[in-house]
Amino acid sequence: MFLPPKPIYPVDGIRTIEALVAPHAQPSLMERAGRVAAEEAVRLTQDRAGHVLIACGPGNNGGDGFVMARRLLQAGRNVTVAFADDAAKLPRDAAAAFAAWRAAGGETVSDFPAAPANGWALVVDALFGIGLRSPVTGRHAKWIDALNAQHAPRLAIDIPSGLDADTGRVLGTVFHATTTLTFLALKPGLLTHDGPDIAGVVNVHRLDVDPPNYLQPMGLQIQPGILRPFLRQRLQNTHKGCYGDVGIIGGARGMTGAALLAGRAALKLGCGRVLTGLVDAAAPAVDFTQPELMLQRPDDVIEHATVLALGPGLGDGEVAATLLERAIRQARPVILDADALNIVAASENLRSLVAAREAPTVMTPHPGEAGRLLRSNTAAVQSDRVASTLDIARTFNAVVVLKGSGSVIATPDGRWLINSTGHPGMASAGMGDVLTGLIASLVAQGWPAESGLIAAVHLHGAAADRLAREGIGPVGLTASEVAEASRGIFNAWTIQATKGL
Ligand SMILES: NC(=O)C1=CN([C@@H]2O[C@H](COP(=O)(O)OP(=O)(O)OC[C@H]3O[C@@H](n4cnc5c(N)ncnc54)[C@H](OP(=O)(O)O)[C@@H]3O)[C@@H](O)[C@H]2O)[C@@H](O)CC1
Ligand SMILES: Nc1ncnc2c1ncn2[C@@H]1O[C@H](COP(=O)(O)OP(=O)(O)O)[C@@H](O)[C@H]1O
Ligand SMILES: [K+]
Repeated sequence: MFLPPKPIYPVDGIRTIEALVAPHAQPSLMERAGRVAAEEAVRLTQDRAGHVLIACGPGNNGGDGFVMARRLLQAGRNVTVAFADDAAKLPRDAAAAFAAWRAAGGETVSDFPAAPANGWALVVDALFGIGLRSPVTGRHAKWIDALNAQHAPRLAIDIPSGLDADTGRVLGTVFHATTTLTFLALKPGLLTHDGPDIAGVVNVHRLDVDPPNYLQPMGLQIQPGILRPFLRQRLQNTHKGCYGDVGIIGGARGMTGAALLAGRAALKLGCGRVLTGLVDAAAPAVDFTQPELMLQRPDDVIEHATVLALGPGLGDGEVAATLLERAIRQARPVILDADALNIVAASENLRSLVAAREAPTVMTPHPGEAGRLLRSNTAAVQSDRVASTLDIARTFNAVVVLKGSGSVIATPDGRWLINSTGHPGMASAGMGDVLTGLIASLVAQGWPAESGLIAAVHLHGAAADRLAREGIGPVGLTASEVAEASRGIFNAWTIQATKGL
């Protein structure tokens, strides 16, 4: 249950590990990669013992394909290898793999082959791996299109050709995998931006190497094990004053719901009290659906709460900016979301005040807000989500989550993590407000800001995943339901952690 976080390496990290391991690797890493790829092909074609098509490219990814083909042939499977690059220019290991394939009686075809009468049992993309440098064009692009058009399971070797391993950006034409077998460790591009849509099921094979023995993980994929040390059963002899007061500042006219959602989510995750300061002077004085929320004047909330979360429905008026400045000047943990981020982004004064804070700051931008914080734009942020999140974290001396598919968390000292939970049913109004409430609640209960952020992001997605499994979503999932389900999962985790499960 409490799996440890998984290491992630961008391409330069994988290359470093490879350079340390390869000189002593016997059998070679390519032999290992091709063997496990063949085993994966057998697993994927169990019930369809037909022809396997492997498209091989000009580098070592192609070499993996040749080894895989030889292994399958030796196991008695029908294999067609399509290869139209220059065999004389293959890198050394790939050239050896090509020669071994030929020596085993294998042949290659240089035109994209027509499918057998009963179709391919599996098509395999061994065109480009982590060595892809620029958008795929020309004949390689045509082959990728042709592979995608086959009615067969599609296996990508190491990474789908056309997917940028570092960023999850599509470079030109991309292979749409149903399964990706990636080697040594996860790469960020498989986990964020377009990666999860392109890569299908991602299986990691470490090739009998333990990458962290050679290089500290450069990033981590969040798994529940990372939270375990912080999950503690409550002592009997406690009272609500032990669990902190969350203050929510937001809810301008027409957006009261955003602040109430954040407040309710904070309550459901166990903080002692939630003080909600609604900016709209005409806002209701009580939340009749959740009367536990204390609706107070925003100034009073700033005065009394132990942790302040600003932004849900805050609006961009003068009153909002004044409240924000006052809150930022408090020596207490502050969570900045939504409109609070936009106001900070646009004000030189507030930018400096946030960066100079000594108490913890958490920022929760979606890509649009991140673009404003970085004075760039959404597309630039998305083109490298890890780098963008690190940039915001450094600039504002804050722990930051860049939300969206494969949420990225970064710290000012340059560490980063990618979340593994959540689904596109969460792309609905109010989800971000609930996340803000969850973070604030954990921080109010004494979680360090970084761990509280990591836990809340993971929990938020895990709750949505559980609901989707139960048929509540993905389509039509509401933010309130996610807040409710987060409570259940958090309690289950706490019980399991304290029982040592
Ligand atoms: N790391 C490991 O530990 C292990 C790595 N292994 C495997 O090696 C793979 C990495 O191999 P790799 O470095 O040879 O790169 P790869 O992806 O085959 O592509 C390079 C070739 O593509 C070409 N090329 C590039 N872009 C292009 C474009 N847009 N359009 C056209 N051509 C383009 C490029 O040409 P160049 O830029 O050199 O002119 C070069 O010829 C890795 O993903 C994994 O599968 C395993 O064997 C074992 C363990
Ligand atoms: N495709 C997706 N995959 C995973 N999580 C998603 C996806 N789309 C949205 N989410 C999550 O839903 C939440 C949406 O937040 P946000 O964009 O601030 O919405 P709002 O402002 O409407 O509350 C974030 O936590 C985000 O990570
Ligand atoms: K590939």
